Amino acid sequence: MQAASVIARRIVGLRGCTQVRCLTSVVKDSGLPDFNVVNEPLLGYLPGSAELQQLEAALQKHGATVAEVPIVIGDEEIRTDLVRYQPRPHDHKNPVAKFYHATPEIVQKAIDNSLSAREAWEKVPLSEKIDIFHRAADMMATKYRQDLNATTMLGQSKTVVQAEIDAAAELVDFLRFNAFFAKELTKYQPISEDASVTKNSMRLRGLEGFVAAVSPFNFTAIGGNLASAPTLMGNVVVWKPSDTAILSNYTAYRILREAGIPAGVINFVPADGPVYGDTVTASPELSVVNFTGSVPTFQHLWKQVGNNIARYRGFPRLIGECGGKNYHFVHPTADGATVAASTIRSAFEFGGQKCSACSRLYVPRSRWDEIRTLMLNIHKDVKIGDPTKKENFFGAVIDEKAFQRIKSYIDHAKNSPDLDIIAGGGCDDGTGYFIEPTIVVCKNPSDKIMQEEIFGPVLSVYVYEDGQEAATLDLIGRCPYGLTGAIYSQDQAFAEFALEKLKMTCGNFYVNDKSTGSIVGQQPFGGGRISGTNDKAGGPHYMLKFCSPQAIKETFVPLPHWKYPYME
Ligand SMILES: NC(=O)c1ccc[n+]([C@@H]2O[C@H](COP(=O)([O-])OP(=O)(O)OC[C@H]3O[C@@H](n4cnc5c(N)ncnc54)[C@H](O)[C@@H]3O)[C@@H](O)[C@H]2O)c1
Ligand SMILES: N[C@@H](CCC=O)C(=O)O
Repeated sequence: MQAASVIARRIVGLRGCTQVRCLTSVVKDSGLPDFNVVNEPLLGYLPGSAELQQLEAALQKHGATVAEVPIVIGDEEIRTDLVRYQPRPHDHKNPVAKFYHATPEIVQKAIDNSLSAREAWEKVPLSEKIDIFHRAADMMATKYRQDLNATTMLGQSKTVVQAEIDAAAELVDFLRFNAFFAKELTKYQPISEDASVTKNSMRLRGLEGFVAAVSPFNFTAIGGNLASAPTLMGNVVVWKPSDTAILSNYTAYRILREAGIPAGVINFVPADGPVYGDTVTASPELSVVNFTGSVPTFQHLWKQVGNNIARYRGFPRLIGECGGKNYHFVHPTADGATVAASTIRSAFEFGGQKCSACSRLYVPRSRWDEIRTLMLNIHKDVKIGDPTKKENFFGAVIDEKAFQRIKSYIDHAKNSPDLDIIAGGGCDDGTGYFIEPTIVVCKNPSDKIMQEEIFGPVLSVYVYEDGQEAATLDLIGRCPYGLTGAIYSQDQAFAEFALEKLKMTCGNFYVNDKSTGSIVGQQPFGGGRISGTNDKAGGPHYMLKFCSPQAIKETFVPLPHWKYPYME
């Protein structure tokens, strides 16, 4: 046995090295404690509850002033002449924040500053980084929970339940689960067949360069996650938040800093999109584009990286989670009440401004009268208005541009003989950007209203003929998006058939449940096709995107012979 292993070692080319005895203790992140993780519980905000009182106080505090939000590079706060305001979407003459756009020079300064912080941060043991993440999560779950909720409600027009699942629970979950998954990743070590002869190990290094994190308006948690997750693996980040989520994102940023993220590791850089995008993609030090937002913006960034590919130090990684055209498919055996209630929730919560919102519903003719009646009964009770008032189901859409875009689809429905608006259709931007929850029945399932992302409170319905279930699943699959989808069926065999047939149509598939509401660690999130690179934020593989593993082989036995045994 021993002779065979000696021969094998000589064949693979073992070189002697007796001076160094096992680097593993250096490579291994010593002192990394084991721990488990659970989701942050959602609070109820029932009348008289402590959390409701705290929320009301926070709403009053953040609603009483126009917050002033600087650009932050290292420890320096910067204010430029490019003054901008973040309006309340539901009261657009009343801003919640004043902020400043960075110039290209300032974006470059943020890149340079981050790079100067990189080496020291990369060397900080993972155990200490995890401590910072746990501290930040605990602060967000307690002391600052209502600041995150209130700034999200006022600035992004979310109701309390929508703010709570996003700015409080999901953000806390991202921090805790990323820490957990990072720790789990270090547990894998490669095989060492005989560790007294050869010891193999793997270490997870941060990437050289900087990460450009670009976040959307619709989830405070996504901004916090895009900016923080890469730092856990030793990266430095230049974060461009969305103009329409400045205040909540700045609140999250301040908490991360207070918890211990050092100056320069995340620089907070509000900027005009193209100014920021042109500058970061022109930098030879770009290591990752960590993007969530619309398809056209991500395609644009991808093209810029492609055009600049020869100038980079390495190959920048491109992570993009983009839009969706998410479906609910109803089988003739479905539970009608569940279909109606969950479709209304999925399509209209937060005004349909979730990437996962249901925007196309397929119903068999035999069930349409019933489901239509159930949905219209709910619809008449759905109120919209100031999201801080508990009677309102959703607030305003985010800004003037979104209002005009969504309205153009409703105008299209009003003008098309193939489309029939059966509920809603009203749009009013007098005080806030309000759009009624709108339900459109489509004779033509290929109409643009059933194919394009609208990102607003518009639900399109196609009534298919009974017996045409399989053909309708094919129809669903012809959409260019692939984010989320749901089927409603009490027929198990059909559910299994649909699961296969719809396999490539979405990254998050639901059975008898709505297409929204993924939870970190439970339904890792992301889609394929033009919906994105499907890196599954909130899942176990996400952190791998932000590290460059190094495999180390150490050998403890000398190689005195250069000839292979068969040559002798
Ligand atoms: N798949 C997901 O996980 C997910 C989650 C949330 C939102 N989304 C999608 O995000 C979109 C809504 O968000 P949005 O309206 O903020 O998207 P958006 O594409 O308009 O903006 C996203 C971010 O990109 C920035 N940006 C714009 N042009 C840029 C450029 N040239 N270079 C660099 N950055 C630029 C914006 O300022 C913003 O910060 C929807 O399409 C929605 O489906 C997807
Ligand atoms: N996690 C969210 C999707 C975020 C997109 O906007 C959901 O599943 O509802």
